[in-house]
Amino acid sequence: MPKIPKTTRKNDDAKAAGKKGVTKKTARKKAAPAAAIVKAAPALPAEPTATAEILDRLFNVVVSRKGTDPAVSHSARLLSRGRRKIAQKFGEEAVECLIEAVAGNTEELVGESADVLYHLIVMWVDAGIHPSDVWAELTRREGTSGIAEKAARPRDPLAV
Ligand SMILES: N=c1c2ncn([C@@H]3O[C@H](COP(=O)(O)OP(=O)(O)OP(=O)(O)O)[C@@H](O)[C@H]3O)c2ncn1[C@@H]1O[C@H](COP(=O)(O)O)[C@@H](O)[C@H]1O
Repeated sequence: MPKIPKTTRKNDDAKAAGKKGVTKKTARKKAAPAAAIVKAAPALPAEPTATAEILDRLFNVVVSRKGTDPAVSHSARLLSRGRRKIAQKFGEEAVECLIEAVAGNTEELVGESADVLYHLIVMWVDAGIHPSDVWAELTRREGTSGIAEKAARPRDPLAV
């Protein structure tokens, strides 16, 4: 095989990396933050035994509990206590969740996350929000980076 001069190899590497004067090595270095993000996100199991569809089912159950016996149903009890109490419970669960996150307690964080989602759903039922309203909002945002969204916001002319 003919020996390829080093400078040509470097340029080919740069071409492959899509940048002038950037070698594979430096391109890899520059790509590191994105690679780190991908690595940090835990992969979903190949065949998850439970999926987010539980949220729609849970919503329907909570709706069905509205006006039923508060002695039998926790959802009915919460809904009967009113918006302020529901919001307070949601806030408490959110704080418990963040405490576990900061402490690095993964297992506890899973449990607290479930509490947050349940209480969020109770809050939606009380507020007359359907989960599909929230799914639609998430879908509308899909693919727009938060950085880009923030940069596109109209600037407050009075801001210094
Ligand atoms: N996912 C949940 C869920 N998560 C948490 N909780 C309850 O939320 C309560 C939170 O406990 P707390 O002590 O913080 O609340 P609290 O007793 O109201 O406390 P106070 O502030 O009133 O003193 C506990 O009783 C938990 O069991 C839940 N209760 C119900 N569900 C789901 O909702 C469905 C319907 O439940 P019921 O409405 O109870 O039939 C169930 O089948 C579940 O799928």
